[in-house]
Amino acid sequence: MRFDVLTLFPELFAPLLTSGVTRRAYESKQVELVFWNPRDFAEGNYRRIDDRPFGGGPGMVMMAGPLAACLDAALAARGAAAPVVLFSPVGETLRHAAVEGWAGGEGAVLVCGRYEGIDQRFIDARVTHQVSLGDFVLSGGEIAAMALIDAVARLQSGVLGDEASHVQDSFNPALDGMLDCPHYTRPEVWNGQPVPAPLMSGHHAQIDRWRRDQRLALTAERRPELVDAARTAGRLSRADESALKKKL
Ligand SMILES: C[S@@+](CC[C@H](N)C(=O)[O-])C[C@H]1O[C@@H](n2cnc3c(N)ncnc32)[C@H](O)[C@@H]1O
Repeated sequence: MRFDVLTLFPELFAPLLTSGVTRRAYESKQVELVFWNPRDFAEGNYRRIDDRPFGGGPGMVMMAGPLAACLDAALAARGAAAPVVLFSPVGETLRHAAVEGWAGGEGAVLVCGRYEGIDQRFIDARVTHQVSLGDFVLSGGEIAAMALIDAVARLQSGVLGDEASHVQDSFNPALDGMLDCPHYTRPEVWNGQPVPAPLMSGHHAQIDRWRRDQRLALTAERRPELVDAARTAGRLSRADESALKKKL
């Protein structure tokens, strides 16, 4: 899959290409990244990409023209139509289901805003999806784009060292969308706290049940709506329900 990233700061993405899981996805070409700088498509000696907002007010607004020319070049290079994603607080908050959708697709053009935002006429004419990272304001869309690329990269086959590991992560439908259980490693006692006994039992069924119960209890406490969704979808067994009753 290929992501074309429109950004005034392509250098911010360097660590993604050189470190960890995203590096593996990039080097194996499972996730191809191509960067486009709207400034390269701006006119005049100053290559201006922003201007003052009509109506007054603080800050600057990214101009539609350079962004549209930049997007045209990115789409022409892809040779096919693609979703155009703008990162914005206006968008739908990014969740696992959407990440799975992007992970199974051909990629997209990702547009990173800066300053006060982007001229609305560009958004209306060219953007197909708006994605938010959450109810807070970033200085630019780059961190949101990196979050999407990272989350998509780790779902690609073979990118994680252990193929099955993402299936055990929080929100994965394979574990009914629950939060992950707590994890422990050596030493067996740290700071006076032992590792929970079931994990030391060597009995796989007991370990699996303990982990499932922990997931259920944690999710019921922190994200009860996820437990409700699993129940509505008929994903909770009798053992699950009795574990939930005991913990609540
Ligand atoms: C300083 S912000 C603009 C904020 C805008 N004036 C507002 O109040 O919603 C600059 C850019 O950062 C990106 N951005 C900011 N917060 C974001 C969020 N929560 N999720 C995704 N992108 C965000 C957007 O691309 C935005 O155009």
